[in-house]
Amino acid sequence: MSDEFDVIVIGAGPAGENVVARAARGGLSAAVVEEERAGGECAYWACIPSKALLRPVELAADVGRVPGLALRPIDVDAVLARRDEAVSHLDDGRQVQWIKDVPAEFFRGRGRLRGPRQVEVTASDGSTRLLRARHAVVLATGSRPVIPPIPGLAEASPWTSREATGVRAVPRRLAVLGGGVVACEMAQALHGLGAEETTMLVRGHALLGRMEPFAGELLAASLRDGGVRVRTGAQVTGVERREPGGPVTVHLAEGAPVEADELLVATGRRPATGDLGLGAVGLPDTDPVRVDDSMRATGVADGWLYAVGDVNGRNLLTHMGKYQARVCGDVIAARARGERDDLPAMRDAADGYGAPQVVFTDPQVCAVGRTEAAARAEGFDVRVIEYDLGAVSGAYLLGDGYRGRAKAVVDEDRRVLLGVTFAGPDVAELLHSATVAVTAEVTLDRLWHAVPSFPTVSEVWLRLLEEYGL
Ligand SMILES: Cc1cc2nc3c(=O)[nH]c(=O)nc-3n(C[C@H](O)[C@H](O)[C@H](O)COP(=O)(O)OP(=O)(O)OC[C@H]3O[C@@H](n4cnc5c(N)ncnc54)[C@H](O)[C@@H]3O)c2cc1C
Ligand SMILES: NC(=O)c1ccc[n+]([C@@H]2O[C@H](COP(=O)([O-])OP(=O)(O)OC[C@H]3O[C@@H](n4cnc5c(N)ncnc54)[C@H](O)[C@@H]3O)[C@@H](O)[C@H]2O)c1
Repeated sequence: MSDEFDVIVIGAGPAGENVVARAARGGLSAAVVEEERAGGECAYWACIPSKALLRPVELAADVGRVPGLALRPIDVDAVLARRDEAVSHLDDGRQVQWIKDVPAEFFRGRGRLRGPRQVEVTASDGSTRLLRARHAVVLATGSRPVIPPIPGLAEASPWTSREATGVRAVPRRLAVLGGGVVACEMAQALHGLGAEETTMLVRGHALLGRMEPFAGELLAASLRDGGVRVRTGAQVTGVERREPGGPVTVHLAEGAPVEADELLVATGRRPATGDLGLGAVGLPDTDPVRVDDSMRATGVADGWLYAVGDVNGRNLLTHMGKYQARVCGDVIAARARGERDDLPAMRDAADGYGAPQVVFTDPQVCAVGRTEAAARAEGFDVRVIEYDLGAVSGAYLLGDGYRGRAKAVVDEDRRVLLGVTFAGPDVAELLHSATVAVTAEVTLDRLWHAVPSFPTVSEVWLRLLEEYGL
């Protein structure tokens, strides 16, 4: 087997796999180095298992809103079995075969930069092999969960998203530290699957702090109505677990401590840059790997290093990592062939608009583009339009007591949308219409002629435009 390839990718998550596929499509030879499982965090411990656990909980909530349907208790064993199927029982054989079929060479082991265009692979038996790249090395190593330096926390063996998505026995009492996407999704999923006493400890005053405030408020109301305790303004001062497997006590600056069987820490993720050999090429190993819009790392002589997905810190989302990977693979192939490397699809524009994101809770929350606060901070001439989704016929028909809201942020100078947020049951599939409108900068006067079907939730588009005055 050769040790020299046109492109070497470190990390076979969704981002790394897509670089390899695009580079090979461009006629290049490629190798990918993966230390755990081909498919990455997303396939085994993140997007896929979390959504498999959330789906029955969400569906049960939907059923509960429609009179005449019987709601039986969720069969948790069946849900966990389906989750196990969804993650291929943690077997990456099919993903490895997919990489080989690309075609690309697959190396199992830890990749480290050893110098310009050089990657050392250390296998689990300690043996090493030096690979050389003719054109490019791409970092696609993802991210790792952050465990805050709270006294006693690390020693208490808290759960991260891996243990939560891989749950085998749902704890009766669950404490969740954080109020972001992982905390909200996993608190609701595990509560719905039997964590009777679920307590969210939220440092700030709102859930989903990066989104429009109304979205977090609607979600907090839904979680509380469902029996989850959401404690905002909670400052954790210490954590204790006296014996392994025993209960864990979370001490707070104010109020009684929280006792739980497990503590899930969901306080963000950090790009996986440690022990990657970044120092060997003059980059810090503490920060995300900064890239330009062609995904090329900045500050590296000769421009042979690229970074895609979570590791560059742009947007920690699978679809954005895959989008960046398509840009990256195409750019590398074009540069290797000495062809134009600046075609429109060869630059990352989408991260700049504000990435689309869906939070798969009940209610679902989804958003694209800028929030009102972000748009104002950037100096746009902003007008905001909002509408109660429950007043849309299509939403009302989905179930009794439908609660939801839509908000659009308009750039008054150009009469185009800067951002859109929806919160409500079954709104996820609405998001792409908003993504198209924001990305294509469709004027509101033009959007008026995109007639939504009756009676769908999409009629909210019509209502928003009427609120605007059309
Ligand atoms: C609980 C949870 C739920 C999520 N749900 C969603 C969702 O619904 N939708 C969404 O868009 N995003 C979601 N995300 C985010 C999503 O998982 C990440 O954005 C995505 O996995 C990033 O892809 P990646 O390829 O950059 O990195 P990863 O998927 O992390 O893959 C990186 C790979 O690199 C390997 N690696 C790392 N270092 C080395 C090395 N030195 N040598 C060899 N291999 C190495 C790792 O083993 C890993 O396989 C979720 C995240 C979490 C934690
Ligand atoms: N459906 C999805 O798209 C989805 C689902 C899960 C995760 N993700 C991605 O994964 C990434 C990680 O998610 P996450 O929820 O861990 O991060 P996050 O950044 O969304 O939320 C982190 C939360 O932890 C809190 N926090 C941070 N430090 C803290 C501390 N020291 N003490 C107490 N609270 C603290 C923050 O205030 C925030 O509420 C996100 O960027 C997200 O985009 C996406």
